[in-house]
Amino acid sequence: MSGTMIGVIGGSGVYDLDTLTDRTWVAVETPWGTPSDQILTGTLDGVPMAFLPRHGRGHVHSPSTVPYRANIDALKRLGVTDVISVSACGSFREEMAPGDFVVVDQFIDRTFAREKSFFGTGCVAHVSVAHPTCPRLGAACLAAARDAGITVHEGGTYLAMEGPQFSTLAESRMYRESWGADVIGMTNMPEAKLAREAELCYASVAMVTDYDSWHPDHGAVEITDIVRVLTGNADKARALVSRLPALLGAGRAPCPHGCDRALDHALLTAPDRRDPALMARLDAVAGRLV
Ligand SMILES: CSC[C@H]1O[C@H](OP(=O)(O)O)[C@H](O)[C@@H]1O
Ligand SMILES: Nc1ncnc2[nH]cnc12
Repeated sequence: MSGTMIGVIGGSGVYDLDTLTDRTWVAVETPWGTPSDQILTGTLDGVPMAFLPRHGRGHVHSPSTVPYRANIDALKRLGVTDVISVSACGSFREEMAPGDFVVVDQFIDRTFAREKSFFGTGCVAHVSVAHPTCPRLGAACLAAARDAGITVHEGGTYLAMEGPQFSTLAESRMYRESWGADVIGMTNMPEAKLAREAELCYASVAMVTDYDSWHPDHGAVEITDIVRVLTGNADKARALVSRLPALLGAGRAPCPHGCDRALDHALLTAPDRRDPALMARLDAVAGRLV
């Protein structure tokens, strides 16, 4: 059994994790560029932790310019085994109210202006994302949320839109009524796909801030409404995260769902046709295979 290292990607409103001990902000460079910010390392209940504010401290990056590949590579490079994404989201369900959390287990990827893979010409790989989140890690998030007294929903489909503008009313209704999405945000894709390519367990905790624009009693979402709910959600997110080390433990067996072996049969390019430059960039992400 090897060691667990928990990585937390903090979304809007979550720019620090003050519960960590031995806190150090470290600069990590990657072959995919510079991550959103320095990464806060430390420990919690004896488990090593890494925290990365997705938009950077001070909210510098828009959803389209978040360096998703650098972020995932940097976490992997630091030794992270399990990634918890905490993100603000709009809700398409009456019962998923502002202030509630949803442990998401499916995505609809509507993003189109982002780099979505570590692989490409010179090293082609196809991983499965049929089940894009890790059930073991999702279960731990659910237990941690319940223990923290948070109203949490088990499972849900997150529609990832490009943004940065919010949806039109027609889009909001279509995502909700025809496509069956439960929540909407702008950042969990390609993050979840990249985590799978990097063989990291990934779970997403979506924190509801609003009803997007479909709800007849709430009108169209405005950023001021979201910001009002963000602070309370961020406090709850920190309470959730602080319970995870005890639930996951310091030792780590192979993922029962195979997240840590996602690349086992995924690389199609023949070894003698692989591009050495790309293979060098894959040192962290696919280091055990290249
Ligand atoms: C603050 S409103 C829109 C913004 O918030 C969410 O960010 P994150 O997922 O990082 O919490 C949403 O996806 C948008 O980027
Ligand atoms: N309604 C919404 N649409 C997209 N991203 C969001 N983040 C928070 N609320 C959102």
